[in-house]
Amino acid sequence: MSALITTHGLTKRYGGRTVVDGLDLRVPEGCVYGFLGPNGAGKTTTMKMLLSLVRPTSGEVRIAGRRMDRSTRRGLLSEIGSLIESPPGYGHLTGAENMRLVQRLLRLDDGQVARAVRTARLQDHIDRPVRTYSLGMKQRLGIAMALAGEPRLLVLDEPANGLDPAGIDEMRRLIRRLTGDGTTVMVSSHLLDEVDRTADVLGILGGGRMLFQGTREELFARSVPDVLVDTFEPERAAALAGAWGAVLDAGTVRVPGLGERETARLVARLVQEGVDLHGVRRETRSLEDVFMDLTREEAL
Ligand SMILES: Nc1ncnc2c1ncn2[C@@H]1O[C@H](COP(=O)(O)OP(=O)(O)OP(=O)(O)O)[C@@H](O)[C@H]1O
Repeated sequence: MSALITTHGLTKRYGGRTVVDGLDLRVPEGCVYGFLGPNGAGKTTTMKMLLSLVRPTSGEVRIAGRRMDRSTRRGLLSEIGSLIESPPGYGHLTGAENMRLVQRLLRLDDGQVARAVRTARLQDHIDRPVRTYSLGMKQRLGIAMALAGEPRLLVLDEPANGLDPAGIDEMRRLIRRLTGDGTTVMVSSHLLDEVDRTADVLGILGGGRMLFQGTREELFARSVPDVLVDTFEPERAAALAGAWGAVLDAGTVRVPGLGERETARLVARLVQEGVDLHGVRRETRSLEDVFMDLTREEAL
């Protein structure tokens, strides 16, 4: 898949503080890219740099292979729809009136506006003032506004923030519908679960740096689950397994980061020493655990 967004060494410093640090992003065309990281990791700043709302301190942004600079910015931005921070839209106007403003600004036809409203499932609420909308409806109006110009790329910053589980689910389905039409969507969140079932590719940011970029399967493969050894002699077993980094955990010997060969060696050693083993297993880990480990390491 060719990349729709690439960045090379993208960096932002505020005063002496580096908040985005040498980012090499690669967002394949036609995918949902889940941009993850704890609060303050630098997601919004990165997205603002992609949209030319914040000027990078160094590094470059390329959209569809073209470098973003003063001469290309206008053309490239016309292919991007975005929803950054709070949802747009005037509260005293109806959804339809807000959409008409976008229509005039971007010189769109009625069909384009109607399609965007339908995709965002707002047709039943479109004649109500936006101030009477729920947060989920406001977010969906923001997406309809961003979508109306039929951009190739949508950049959504925390669109599920503050939504209830039903709203989050609706947002996931909306994002999926968009990629069905060929739109590439980059969506940020501080919660893995929000994007896990939607994203084809994950980028995990921590402290301004890319901690991981790839598919869910690749993320899983990076993490070796802990080996747990059940024995009637946990203290002795833990001491013998100390060389492998074992710790005693509620009567079980826990050995992190152990590959298959090393696990075989450890078991052989324990048996050789006459330790009574009655179980050796690997701890099942959720993607959430893997994500938390990655971002926790960064926070330390
Ligand atoms: N204009 C600014 N001046 C100084 N520091 C800033 C500015 N904008 C952002 N920062 C700092 O940059 C860091 C990254 O912020 P950013 O909003 O990009 O993170 P984020 O990952 O989007 O977090 P959140 O999920 O909380 O929005 C934070 O420490 C923030 O305080």
